[in-house]
Amino acid sequence: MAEEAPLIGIIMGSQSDWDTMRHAAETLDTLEVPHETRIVSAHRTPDRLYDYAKSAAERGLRAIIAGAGGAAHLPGMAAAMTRVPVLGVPVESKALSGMDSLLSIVQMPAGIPVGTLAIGKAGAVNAALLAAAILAGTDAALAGRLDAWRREQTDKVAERPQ
Ligand SMILES: Nc1c(C(=O)O)ncn1[C@@H]1O[C@H](COP(=O)(O)O)[C@@H](O)[C@H]1O
Repeated sequence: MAEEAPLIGIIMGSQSDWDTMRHAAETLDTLEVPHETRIVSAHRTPDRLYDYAKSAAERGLRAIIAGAGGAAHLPGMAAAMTRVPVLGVPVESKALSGMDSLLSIVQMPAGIPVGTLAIGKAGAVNAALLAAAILAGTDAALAGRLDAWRREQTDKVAERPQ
């Protein structure tokens, strides 16, 4: 059977970001949202980023999750080159624990938005959930899966500490 065309693109600045960004991919897997993963860097592979961002809309991507650490220019540069919504995930850096990543991503000038999530794994998971929620507005089956995911999460929370 042919693979479904990806609706969400997960991009990251380096292979070293995969430990964080795989949580976005795994969350989309669970929700059965077709997605693709790529290493794309504004700094190291600028032409690859240009091609990726410029073709995103016509390839049918509905959101891009972009994770990067340190001087994290990737989400903002991707957003500058496509109208596809970009969700930025600040990857935890060694030197500054991800504060550098967060501040590089969050403080965009008015006009080019990047939806910025939390630092690290929580941000990667939430970026996937947010992307799924955006798609769920026009996909009733996905809306059902997302509601079920939340119910399951609620059911796992014990009423009393053990
Ligand atoms: N922030 C960026 C960009 C970018 O923004 O284009 N490209 C790579 N990087 C980041 O550099 C960090 C260290 O990368 P290495 O581990 O490869 O040295 C990674 O977190 C990556 O996201």
